[in-house]
Amino acid sequence: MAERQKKLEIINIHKSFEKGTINENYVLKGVELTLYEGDFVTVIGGNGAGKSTMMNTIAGNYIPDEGNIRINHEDVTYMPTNKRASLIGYVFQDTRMGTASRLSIEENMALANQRGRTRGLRKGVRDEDRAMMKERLEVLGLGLENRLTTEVQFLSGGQRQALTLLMATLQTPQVLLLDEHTAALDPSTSEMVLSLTDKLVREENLTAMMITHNMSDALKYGNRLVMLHQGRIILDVAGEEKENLTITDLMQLFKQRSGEELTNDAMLLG
Ligand SMILES: Nc1ncnc2c1ncn2[C@@H]1O[C@H](COP(=O)(O)OP(=O)(O)OP(=O)(O)O)[C@@H](O)[C@H]1O
Repeated sequence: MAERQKKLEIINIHKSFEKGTINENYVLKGVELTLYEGDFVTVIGGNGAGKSTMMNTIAGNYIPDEGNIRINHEDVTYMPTNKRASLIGYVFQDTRMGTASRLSIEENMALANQRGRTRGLRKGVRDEDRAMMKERLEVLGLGLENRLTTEVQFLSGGQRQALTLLMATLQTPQVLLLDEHTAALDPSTSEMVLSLTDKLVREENLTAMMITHNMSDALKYGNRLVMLHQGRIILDVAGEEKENLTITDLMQLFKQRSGEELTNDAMLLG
């Protein structure tokens, strides 16, 4: 079997905030993680473990104090966020973050289609793009393909997040980052967006990382699960080993590896 391509390498990342001050907060303490093409990794860990900081460092919003980030073999540690945007799809918890409210569905999609291009951005939509947009929107099964000129502000949170997800994957990203992207949705809408995520990741063979507080979602989705605790990865399981895990196993593993109990308010047990 051909060797799987490395898509994302997080190499010995250290990150502190307010370094050298009385408020110094040493958050990431040598994080090491390699994602291979097609990996769908769920990331769990208690509040303040450093999950979002890790993701923001991958995206270039934070520069690490030490260590390197490689995407598709390219060192991007010091590459500006806007340059990295062509490599990364990012979906946030806040359903308003990934789309422009006052622009229509088709205008938003046209912008997403030009992602990573810093020159000559147009919000205008070409006829030939509309057919592609309709086709992609149909996959969502939400009827958005018939509402191309509707302003995004009139969509529900779930519709908007589904659109954001589609936009983040329109120009196939090297890495898709999902930071609790369904946490603000009601349970059934969350499930819809998660199964859509799963479908897109599989069909496009995307490499994805998804932070979640919901342990059953962390077990249900993806081929790999990572547990972060106090800025370090304390568990990394994949394949069959992950498939066979239960929530009870996860809680026991957390206790074993961290020496602490996993509290209900830090994690949703599902
Ligand atoms: N921009 C920042 N400036 C200062 N401190 C920060 C900043 N961003 C994060 N932190 C601190 O870093 C620590 C880790 O935060 P982070 O958001 O990465 O954790 P998390 O694992 O995603 O937690 P949660 O599950 O609660 O979202 C926290 O103590 C947080 O206060």
